[in-house]
Amino acid sequence: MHMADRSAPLLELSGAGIERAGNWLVRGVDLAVEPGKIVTLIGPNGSGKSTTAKLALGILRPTEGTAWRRDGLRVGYVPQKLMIDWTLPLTVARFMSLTDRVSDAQIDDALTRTGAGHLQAAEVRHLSGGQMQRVMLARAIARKPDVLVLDEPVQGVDYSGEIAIYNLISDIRAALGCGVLMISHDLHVVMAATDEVVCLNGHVCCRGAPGDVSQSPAFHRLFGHRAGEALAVYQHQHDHVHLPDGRVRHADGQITTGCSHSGAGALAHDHPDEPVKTHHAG
Ligand SMILES: Nc1ncnc2c1ncn2[C@@H]1O[C@H](COP(=O)(O)OP(=O)(O)OP(=O)(O)O)[C@@H](O)[C@H]1O
Repeated sequence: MHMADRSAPLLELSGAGIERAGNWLVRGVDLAVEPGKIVTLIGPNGSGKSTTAKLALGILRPTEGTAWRRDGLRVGYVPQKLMIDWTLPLTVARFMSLTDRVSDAQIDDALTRTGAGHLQAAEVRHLSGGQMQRVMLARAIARKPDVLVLDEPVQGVDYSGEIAIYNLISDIRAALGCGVLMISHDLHVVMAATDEVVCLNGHVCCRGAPGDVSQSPAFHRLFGHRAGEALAVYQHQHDHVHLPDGRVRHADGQITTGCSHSGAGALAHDHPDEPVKTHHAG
């Protein structure tokens, strides 16, 4: 990739909408994914997140507006559902090369990157939720994509596993320099791992940096007041830095021994090392 291309979008939707049988599934969607950036689509069930990702990928064609992709764009896609008969015996290594031609070295490298190197000979149907998501990620990055599209990358993963997967996505983005378009209805952890949030509800309800979206009345109307609390936790995690000696430096320069800024009344939260690392790596 040329240096001049570094910040040019990899893919872009402009005023994109899709109509089926007289209904608009989504409409008026603008978004761009640039190299090294993570854009996350959030929204309630049926709000058009998967449809928007499919428009961006070219799996669906917009009825109005445009969907543009850079010439020769290599895409790694982790769909929400895979049409595979999971009762059949299938090893992870074989699964990795089912639809794409990939070398053994590429399979090995991709699985190692996602922490699933030891699972090559394992049966796909015996994997845990977290292992499966790592294998799916490995499959998507095996051919070194320019852009990764991840539809619910933490399905079937418990809370601490989710943080690990989002950190992994952040690491992959840094290592490959790829752009990421991610779908999630998880308001908590995903916010720590994204540069831009696009909140859908059949149309773009609100958008911006996670902190800005948390202030948006449209966002609160859609998700209720608890959404703001979830995002407040996120914001709090990022208004301070953990110093090497264990102390914490806050946004105003004050240094304390813990995450709480001034003791009583400060927002309490679980130790945020994982999400903070994600953010600072970006
Ligand atoms: N091919 C299709 N034909 C008609 N309607 C569709 C089609 N695909 C999706 N829809 C409808 O479009 C709307 C948006 O669906 P979509 O899968 O994009 O939502 P989503 O935000 O990804 O939802 P979820 O969080 O449940 O995965 C839904 O009402 C869905 O029923």
